[in-house]
Amino acid sequence: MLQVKNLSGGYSDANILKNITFAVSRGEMFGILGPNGSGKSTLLKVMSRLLSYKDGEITLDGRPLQQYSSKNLAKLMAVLPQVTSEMFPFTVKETVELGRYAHQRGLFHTWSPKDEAVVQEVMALTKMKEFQDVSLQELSGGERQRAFLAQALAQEPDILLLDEPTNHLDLSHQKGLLDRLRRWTRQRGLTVVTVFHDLNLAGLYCDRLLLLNEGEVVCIGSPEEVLNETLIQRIYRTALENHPHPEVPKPNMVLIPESGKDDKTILDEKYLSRNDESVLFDSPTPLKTIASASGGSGLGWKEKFIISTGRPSIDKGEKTVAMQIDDDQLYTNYSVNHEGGFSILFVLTADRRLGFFHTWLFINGHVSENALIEALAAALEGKQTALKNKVRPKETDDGIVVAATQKGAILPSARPSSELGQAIRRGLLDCSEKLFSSMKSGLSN
Ligand SMILES: Nc1ncnc2c1ncn2[C@@H]1O[C@H](COP(=O)(O)OP(=O)(O)OP(=O)(O)O)[C@@H](O)[C@H]1O
Repeated sequence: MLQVKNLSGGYSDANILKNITFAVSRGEMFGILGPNGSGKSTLLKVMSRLLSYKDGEITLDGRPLQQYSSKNLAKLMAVLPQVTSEMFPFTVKETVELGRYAHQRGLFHTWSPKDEAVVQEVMALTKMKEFQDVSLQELSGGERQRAFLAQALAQEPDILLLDEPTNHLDLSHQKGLLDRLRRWTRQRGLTVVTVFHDLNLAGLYCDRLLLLNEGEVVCIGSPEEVLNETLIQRIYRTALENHPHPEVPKPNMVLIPESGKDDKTILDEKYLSRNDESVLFDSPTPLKTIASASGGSGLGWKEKFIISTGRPSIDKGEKTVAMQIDDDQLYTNYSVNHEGGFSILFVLTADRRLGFFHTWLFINGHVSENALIEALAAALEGKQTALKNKVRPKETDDGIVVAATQKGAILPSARPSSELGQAIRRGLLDCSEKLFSSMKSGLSN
């Protein structure tokens, strides 16, 4: 529908945009990303003919953009510019009505019942009806943004160009607007080209993304292709990680603050307290944790890890992982294993019949999401090996924790061949051996 070919130019002589080529299909939601000053708004202005260009070509439905009269172009294309805090002397309804200009007929631009109906509809859609007689000057930034969006929608365009449409909008209005735009692309064939600053919103809602840098196209593709951790780090020159969205298969870039990684806390036995009936590890810092337990299972940031005989009478808050041992006595053993650059605190706890064999691993290091899962697999495997020759009840209910400080050495993998994977298997075997001998002596006492 919209084709941009070898486009170069910008403001007067400045070559802001450099040889840009891409095409947008009908019904597509297409996002433009890039750091500040990379040329996103300039590109949108050129595409909406607010700005001329030096070289290249833009065609709409196969026809060069310059060949459209302003009125015909306005029937096909509407633009929501970056809304500034400038004051406008119109009411909301007057502002929205301006969007109908291209559709009005005759010398006197007669206002038709259809014009009125469309204006009412778009004001309702953008939840601006109640503000229709209010002056733009008296609106908040988000309300003003919605008034201009209503104006653009009143044009009933085939293609909508938006410059940071969610700027000024609160979360519910961001979601409302983007859900609606996407629905219209699907149901009405509306084409949306929109500039985004928020990479995650762009990834969630757009079919394809274009990443600009210094006026050049760096990458065009699906959100998964463009929101690539290494690429985004390089272009935005900042530390971030991709932690895919928990509910939908979309990338999710998170910023990594500088301060978090400087903390020198090392997890060791001083945070561990034990008696005959309970074991508590009270971490001085939240730990990235994967756990299978009677309380606090799953993936999350945890601080307290508890095992108790009988029902644990503890506050199973969101930050706690709780396990149980159905016996009046528990046996526990720990060891701290230092490896090159990282260390692991192992804590193993069992009852005398080995009906429960709870395994805790606290890693002083920064593990990737993959490594956390692999570490869990390594711990399970190490545990199976350690228990190979042991007689156990038929029904067992073992809990397991792998938790990491996310500080210090970067540990990208815990596969069997990796340093972390081997350290886990080895450490677990050693610690289990010591636990079993302490149990023997405990039983014989
Ligand atoms: N009116 C103007 N006259 C001359 N140069 C301009 C003008 N507006 C912007 N520029 C320059 O053009 C370049 C691209 O600006 P543009 O506004 O397109 O960037 P952007 O990617 O939209 O940035 P942002 O994320 O900050 O909104 C910048 O170097 C900017 O300084």
